[in-house]
Amino acid sequence: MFKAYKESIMDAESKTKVHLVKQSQPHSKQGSNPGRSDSALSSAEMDPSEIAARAVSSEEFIAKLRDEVEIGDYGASHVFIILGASGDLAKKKIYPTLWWLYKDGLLPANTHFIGYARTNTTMDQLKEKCLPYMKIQKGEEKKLEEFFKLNSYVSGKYDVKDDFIRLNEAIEEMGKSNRLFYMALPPSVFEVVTLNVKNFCMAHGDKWTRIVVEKPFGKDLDSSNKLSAHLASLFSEEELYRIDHYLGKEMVQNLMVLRFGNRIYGPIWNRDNIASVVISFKEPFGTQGRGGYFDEFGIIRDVMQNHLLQILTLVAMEKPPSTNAEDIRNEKVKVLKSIPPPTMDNVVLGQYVGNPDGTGEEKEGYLDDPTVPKGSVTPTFATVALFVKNERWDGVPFIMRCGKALNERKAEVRIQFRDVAGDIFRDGEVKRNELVIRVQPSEAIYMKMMAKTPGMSIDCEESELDLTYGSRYKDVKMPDAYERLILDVFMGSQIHFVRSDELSEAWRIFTPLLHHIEQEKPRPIPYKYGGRGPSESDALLSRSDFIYTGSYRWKPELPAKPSL
Ligand SMILES: NC(=O)C1=CN([C@@H]2O[C@H](COP(=O)(O)OP(=O)(O)OC[C@H]3O[C@@H](n4cnc5c(N)ncnc54)[C@H](OP(=O)(O)O)[C@@H]3O)[C@@H](O)[C@H]2O)C=CC1
Ligand SMILES: O=C1O[C@H](COP(=O)(O)O)[C@@H](O)[C@H](O)[C@H]1O
Repeated sequence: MFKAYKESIMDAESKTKVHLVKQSQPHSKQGSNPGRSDSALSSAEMDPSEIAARAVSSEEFIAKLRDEVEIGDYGASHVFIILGASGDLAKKKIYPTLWWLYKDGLLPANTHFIGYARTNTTMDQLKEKCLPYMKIQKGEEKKLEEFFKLNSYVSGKYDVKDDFIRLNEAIEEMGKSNRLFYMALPPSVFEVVTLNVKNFCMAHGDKWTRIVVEKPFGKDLDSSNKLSAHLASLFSEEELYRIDHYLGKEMVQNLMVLRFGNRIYGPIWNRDNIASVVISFKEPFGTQGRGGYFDEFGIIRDVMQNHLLQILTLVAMEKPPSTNAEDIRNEKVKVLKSIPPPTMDNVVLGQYVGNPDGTGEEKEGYLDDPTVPKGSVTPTFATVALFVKNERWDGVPFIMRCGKALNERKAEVRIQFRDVAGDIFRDGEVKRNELVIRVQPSEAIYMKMMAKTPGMSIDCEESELDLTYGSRYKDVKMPDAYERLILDVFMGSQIHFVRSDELSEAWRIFTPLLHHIEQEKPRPIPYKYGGRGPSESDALLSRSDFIYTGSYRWKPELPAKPSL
């Protein structure tokens, strides 16, 4: 993936002429550093030890880039426009991310930020709302002031032409610039806003415009295709960046390296060796007063149709011819095309209820949230087994599980291998190998395997090969997913963004199930707040050739985790 990063930057160089230099570095003319220039990016010329050193962390890699590499057009300025600047996403994610990128010197020099929303507010008021999420450290006050000096705010309606003309004037005040529009907006205004951006706010001449779109991308296949057709009528696919923030997570990006950078996995990554794959997302809190919003979508649209399915495609896809964005996305689309919609016998739906023994919020069930419509049957938990009907995967269940108000925060992939053939050990002693990729919290990759019990014994026992990031990569700060993705937008790399045909395939898979839920209103199985979800989900897992023995101990001195 680091090669991909390099390629994306090279792509960016040829396509977009963004440059990465310290904000404080004075502008100089392109090519003023002939000894280094672009060749710093060529992997062919890179010393292997340097590549290894770069593999320590993408943050470090980017820091090196920032220090060593000068790309493209030194004069280009950029304006980042946050549409929906007064909202939750802007306050909690977008402004903080821009600040982190800014303070680390990762943004192109001469970047300005303009917030746009209906609220009649000031930049100072907006700043106050964002500060609690910006993780300001001691000594950064001056830099923070500098950052906010680059920010301004325009108040305007989403459907008023003159307001967008004013927004355009504000952008033009910053000089001739590349423009990045971040749509931190509810879907109800997507269409009108993008139309106004297209009509009144596009960059001119050699400057580019990029539009970053946040989910929900529609509610089903038809609405998503309609939105895609609308966006395609206004912008080219190269101008559109559909964010799935899971694609910005370290371990999700690592799947490509793990699979295609290791000789050992290639030959066993198939139906002959893999029994089942489980992709899980768990959150230990409920809707927290946002039930009104959640109820319209449900957990399948919220997490499964996008984040978990994206992970599935990265686990299942064939090796792309290169790490170029289009090559990767072509392979992802091929996998999606091979997946039929799930049948109801492969689906378990749940909804959390209050736990009378719990404390505080745990006592409240989903239906106790006053913003949730009475008697709602919207699932807050779902397990769905999908099948990839191709030569590699035919018959292997890919089970996706996700839920709110569960016992822990966790996102992980479990690849469970088939039983050893012709087992010579004591009956039941040998357990299946399992490769676990823990996305969060505390990134880790571990392979559960059998080993001889140390000492005189000739028994075998479950053990592991363990790559725990916290111990292997001490002191490495993992960048936030949004940091990586927003930087990618500046650099013009679409590797970690969803292409319109991927999106359409994802909706094709889930729309029949979603429509069935809406029309037939199957009652979700109640599960207790703070538990593991309905036991029917475990039953689906075991029907799907995922064997849970409960015998594995990571650190033998630790007691087994109680299964609620
Ligand atoms: N590097 C590291 O940090 C490492 C940490 N560990 C830790 O060791 C502990 C145990 O390892 P783990 O891989 O989870 O191994 P286990 O095989 O013990 O557990 C796997 C998971 O299975 C799920 N489970 C529980 N009951 C059932 C059931 N009846 N049917 C199906 N699934 C069930 C649970 O997750 P769920 O509730 O989500 O279903 C459980 O966490 C974990 O806490 C892990 O994080 C292990 C190795 C390395
Ligand atoms: O997209 C979403 O993701 C979050 C979980 O994101 P994470 O990075 O904290 O794992 C989830 O809470 C939210 O409901 C969903 O819309």
